[in-house]
Amino acid sequence: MTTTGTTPARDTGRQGPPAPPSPGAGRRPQTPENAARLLRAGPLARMLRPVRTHLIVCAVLSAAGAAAGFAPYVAIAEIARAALAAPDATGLAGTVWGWVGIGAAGACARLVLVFASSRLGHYADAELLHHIRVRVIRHLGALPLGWFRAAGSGEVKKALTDDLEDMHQLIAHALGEMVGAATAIAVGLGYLAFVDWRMALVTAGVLVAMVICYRTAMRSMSVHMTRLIAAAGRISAATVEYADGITVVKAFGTGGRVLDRFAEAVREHTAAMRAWVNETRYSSAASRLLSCEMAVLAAVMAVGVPLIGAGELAAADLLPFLVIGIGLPTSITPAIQGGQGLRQGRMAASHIDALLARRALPEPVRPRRPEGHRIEFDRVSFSYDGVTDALSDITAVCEPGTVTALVGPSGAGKSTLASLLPRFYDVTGGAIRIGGADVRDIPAQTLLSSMSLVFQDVALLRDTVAENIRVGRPGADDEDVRRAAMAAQIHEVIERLPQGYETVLGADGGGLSGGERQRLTIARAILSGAPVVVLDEATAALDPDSETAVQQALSKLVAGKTVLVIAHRLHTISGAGRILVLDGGRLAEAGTHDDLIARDGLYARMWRAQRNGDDA
Ligand SMILES: Nc1ncnc2c1ncn2[C@@H]1O[C@H](COP(=O)(O)OP(=O)(O)OP(=O)(O)O)[C@@H](O)[C@H]1O
Repeated sequence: MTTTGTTPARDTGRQGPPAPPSPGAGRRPQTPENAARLLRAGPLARMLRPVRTHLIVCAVLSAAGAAAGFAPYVAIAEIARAALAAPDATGLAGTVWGWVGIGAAGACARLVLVFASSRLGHYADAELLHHIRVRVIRHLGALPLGWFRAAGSGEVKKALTDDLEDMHQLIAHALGEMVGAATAIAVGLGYLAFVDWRMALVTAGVLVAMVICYRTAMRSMSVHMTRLIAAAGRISAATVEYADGITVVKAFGTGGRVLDRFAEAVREHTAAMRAWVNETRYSSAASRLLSCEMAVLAAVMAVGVPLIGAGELAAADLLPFLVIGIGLPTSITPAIQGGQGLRQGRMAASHIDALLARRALPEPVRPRRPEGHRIEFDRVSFSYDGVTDALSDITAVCEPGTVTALVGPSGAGKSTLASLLPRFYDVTGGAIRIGGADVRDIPAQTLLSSMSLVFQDVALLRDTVAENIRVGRPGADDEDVRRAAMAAQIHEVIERLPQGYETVLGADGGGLSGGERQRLTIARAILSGAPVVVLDEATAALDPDSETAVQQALSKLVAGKTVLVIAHRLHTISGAGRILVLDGGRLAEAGTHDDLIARDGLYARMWRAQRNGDDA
């Protein structure tokens, strides 16, 4: 008997509480790491506020549906009680038909109410998820770009897919299921108590014992799940390692080590599963036993029959416990499932809440427009963690129409300094000015549209080649797109693609090589025509042919602009108007190539080291 508003999508058809789940089967597991991050009731209520009325009505309908679902069973029990209690059948017909009517009406009402509750739950779900999606997307638009570079794509994917799926379970299913199941148990026990409170206590005792056994079985779930997930992770890592390195494995016969790791992970997984099963075998078996009809039947008969024998209970009064009481354990399953859905939903809500609470980039109170494109770094300091400075006291100027190169050993702070210009992060000391205006006073849109950023990790959209270039200046016509592609030395490559400029690229750039993808982004930057250009290691990973093509494309891009370029290979920037040498987050030297060679400091040492390396 299912007396709750359990919807078909979530009704697993299981009798009794679920057995310990296996990793990867169904929902994401509860682990100690995420257990602490359940959103508290207050913030959760605030998040659900846009659909609060819907959810209340949904819960009321679900409760009413669950209560109405009892009517047929109560009717059967009452008809049987009346038949057993009546000395003859005279006058019984009226009672029977009355209860038949009540039972039928209850069954119909249950169908309608549960259906309405489910529809309303899904409607509220669609409304709220739309609302949350819009909020998250708007908020993402205001977050500093540095956040996306550090942890962004994983976080965004989790918030907009996994977390929303869990929120869906919470809103559309878990709340209704829990309310329905709780009502079913309360109404069922209430009716049984009305018939005979002592027998109702016996029935309730079986339910309580079942819940205790279930909780005992689940108590160590988080510990075992963590162990199982770790082992499953090692299995999949070893599998991927084997598949990815199959060439090396075959060529050098090193499959033994990889296969050993795989076998060890499988052994650990089996051991973890065995430990869990062993530890919970009694409590799990007991909860399963208590959740079946036979448990209530046995308890009811064991207490009821002696009471009847002693004349303390009418035989007819035992019937409701046999008809309704034995079905109550199965009502606990949706309550448990609903509880799991609720926890999962609260975790997801907590993650979304944390994302929405991330500090957005403050927009200027009194916005300023840059006058010209002279870049000034004025005693700039920056720290990622608020403790250690990645940059300290950097003062430098980049004049319009010149190229300024940033060089220095790995970790010196070159990328960090470049990323402060488009406000991927805000300085923690000093100021950066473009055209006399502090970048923090320039509206984000104006700031970003005033610069072209070309990074080593090329980002292409899943769109046509033409649209990928047009990102630089939305609305540019096809001719402008072509001209930009020609200037970036990529036009001929595009023409050779199956559908030319209309070829759709994947996020990985489809069939384009690294250098070709880079030239595509340079075409994008050329099309944008932005007066400030920031190049980060733009040619570092290219072969000589590609590098020559990219360098030619870059020379078109940077002509007449204020250019800040990061380079490891010093020969690519030896002609730069000014070279800033960073070391340990400080400006160690500055000048032209000749100045710095004459100075015989860090730059000169790096130059000689690279020349010797090239000659070797
Ligand atoms: N997102 C980040 N969070 C915390 N610390 C960071 C982050 N990015 C860089 N750092 C640290 O800041 C310092 C400067 O790093 P940065 O990447 O700017 O150096 P770099 O000169 O560009 O190095 P490379 O030439 O190797 O790219 C380093 O100590 C680095 O570990």
